[in-house]
Amino acid sequence: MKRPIFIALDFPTGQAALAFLDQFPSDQQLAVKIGMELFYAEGPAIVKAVQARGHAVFLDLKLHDIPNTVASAMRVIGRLGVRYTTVHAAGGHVMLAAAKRGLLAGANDAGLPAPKLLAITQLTSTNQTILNTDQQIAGTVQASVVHYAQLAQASDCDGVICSAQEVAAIHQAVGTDFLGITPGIRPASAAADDQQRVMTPTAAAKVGSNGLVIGRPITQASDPVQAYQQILTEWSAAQHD
Ligand SMILES: O=c1ccn([C@@H]2O[C@H](COP(=O)(O)O)[C@@H](O)[C@H]2O)c(=O)[nH]1
Repeated sequence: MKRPIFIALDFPTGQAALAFLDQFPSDQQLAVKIGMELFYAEGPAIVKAVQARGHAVFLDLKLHDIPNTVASAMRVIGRLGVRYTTVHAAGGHVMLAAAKRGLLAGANDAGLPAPKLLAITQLTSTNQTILNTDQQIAGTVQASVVHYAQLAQASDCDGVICSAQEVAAIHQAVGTDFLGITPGIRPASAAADDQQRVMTPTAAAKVGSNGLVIGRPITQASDPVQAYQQILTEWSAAQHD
């Protein structure tokens, strides 16, 4: 999947998520992100239902626990046939390495390719004040994100989740093969909602984002298919390779 746009299926039920997908042409294969809300409501069945329609799944559960627990949970995720999944970089090297080990073991159990493991750096809803006061981390958001990217790379992750605002610095620090997948994407006319570090699809393409995650600007649009197609057109037109 070269530079996918993941639609965040942040819906309360499987029925709502599948009704949303039904609006797209039946032969259009999408990349979608299933997060906590939908997965907690429906479990692995919703992953299977979405895959059965031909869509690629990014399972975004942002694991953060002791290494043994994370490894065991990742082993279960590794059996689901998802393409990407997430863990919090703040859990540290031992936990990240355990996540990777568990994921590989699960994929091996099922005879499937291993999902790409992405480490959450600083959530795109985090700003400078939250970093320095609530989290008591000194320095800039960018420095913290780059640090987590270096940690994630040293722990054998495939990439990070970050704001597009930090992608260029990450690629400079750890190389362009390391994925920077970016939520907090907003077309120029869209509301930021609770996102703090945002960028447009065009700007994200120009700084080298390896993939976009977009929810509400598509899922809550009056015409979601048209909203998605517009973003896809904008994103594709701005690519330089
Ligand atoms: O740092 C992060 C990590 C994950 N997300 C997730 O992406 C989508 C964004 O949805 P929007 O409606 O486009 O804001 C959502 O599922 C988040 O859980 C993120 O936003 N930031």
